[in-house]
Amino acid sequence: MTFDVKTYNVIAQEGIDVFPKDSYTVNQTEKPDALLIRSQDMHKTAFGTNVLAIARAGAGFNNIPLVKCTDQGTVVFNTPGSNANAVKELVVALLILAARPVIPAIQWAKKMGGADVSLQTEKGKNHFDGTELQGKRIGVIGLGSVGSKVARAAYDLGMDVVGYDPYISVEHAWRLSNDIPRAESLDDVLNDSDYVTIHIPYTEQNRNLISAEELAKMKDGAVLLNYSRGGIVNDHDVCEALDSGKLRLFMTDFSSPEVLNHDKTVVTPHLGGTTEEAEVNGAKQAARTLRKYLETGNIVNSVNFPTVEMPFEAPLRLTLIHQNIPNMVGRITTILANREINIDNMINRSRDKIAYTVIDAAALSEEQVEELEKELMTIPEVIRVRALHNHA
Ligand SMILES: NC(=O)c1ccc[n+]([C@@H]2O[C@H](COP(=O)([O-])OP(=O)(O)OC[C@H]3O[C@@H](n4cnc5c(N)ncnc54)[C@H](O)[C@@H]3O)[C@@H](O)[C@H]2O)c1
Ligand SMILES: O=C(O)[C@H](O)COP(=O)(O)O
Repeated sequence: MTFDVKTYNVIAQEGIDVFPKDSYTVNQTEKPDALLIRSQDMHKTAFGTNVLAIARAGAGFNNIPLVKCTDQGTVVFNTPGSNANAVKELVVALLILAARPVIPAIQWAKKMGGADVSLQTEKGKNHFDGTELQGKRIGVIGLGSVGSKVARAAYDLGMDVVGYDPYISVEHAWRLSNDIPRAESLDDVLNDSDYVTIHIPYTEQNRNLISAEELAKMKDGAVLLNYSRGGIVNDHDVCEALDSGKLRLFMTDFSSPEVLNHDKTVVTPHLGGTTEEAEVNGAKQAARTLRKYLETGNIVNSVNFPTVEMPFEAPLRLTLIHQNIPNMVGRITTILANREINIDNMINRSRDKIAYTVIDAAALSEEQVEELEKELMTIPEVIRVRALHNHA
């Protein structure tokens, strides 16, 4: 069996190399089995039911129409944590730039001329007085892969850190250092912090999470950082808070005309995950996840399907994507029983409205598999059936 993968955006070659050349082609067809993407806007990019899976090399997946994907049986993956260190390091750099006027000082020093440049710089340096991060309070909103690392780094810089994440996963909660106190409410983070940094996904609930009302609760002269997504912070309200002096500075990875034109903003061009290391991590992780799903039907790190991992030991595996309603397993296994197919192993998992059933069985002829697939597809609530052959 061969698979065709199509890529969008800059995908590190190390990720492409994960696909064996004898069983995969990359960017050779307009009807691919899978897509490997970064920030490509899939809401505006046509793709059909031929796409079995989409892997997003990176964290945020708001660029992918999840409802459409789930309804048509396209499994969507991301690569949790692959670029978290890259974002953390950039946020640390920005915190230092917010505390000390390093860039204007460098630009000023560059303009010096003559034999006494050293004397000139010594005389003028007091115009570039900064402050220290040590002892200042920072609120970290979202304590997942990125936020937990930012919180730890800020703690190591001597900052007084408070984290807020009412939905934290058990895995992230375990990983979070005991040194990072957790706030009970968003207000507790906003009220007293000198710096507030946001590391949450863009969702309908998180849209405009930080607007005029929340900005009003912040400490006068605070610095706000948004390295999550545009739209989580209301840019217009932020500009008004900058105008009034409520906020001293807004640092963001997401441009909008209003924010770009304001002189109290620092705008980076969506650079958080753009390091060689993060790009390689993400591309490799995404490609491995796709291979696992395409070759074994196993699902890990999906953002719209349940996790399903069953060792693929039998000669034949059937995977079925279907609606999550009663008696689906009964109807599926009845079809197999009527054909006298013995089930070696089986798993059924659901997530919201969707369910996934994996059935391992003894070998069947190509014709038998084809007929079986057709009959399983006659169950109206079955969305997709795949038959996988074990080559191990
Ligand atoms: N600038 C960049 O290049 C860049 C890079 C990586 C991630 N990101 C963005 O950052 C987001 C977070 O990345 P991650 O890898 O840490 O994801 P993650 O899923 O590991 O963590 C997100 C955390 O946010 C929490 N959360 C959700 N809504 C919240 C809310 N209203 N208040 C407080 N906490 C909330 C979740 O419980 C979760 O723990 C991504 O979704 C992506 O949009 C941006
Ligand atoms: O969500 C992410 O992982 C980041 O925003 C990185 O996006 P990029 O892969 O387009 O740089």
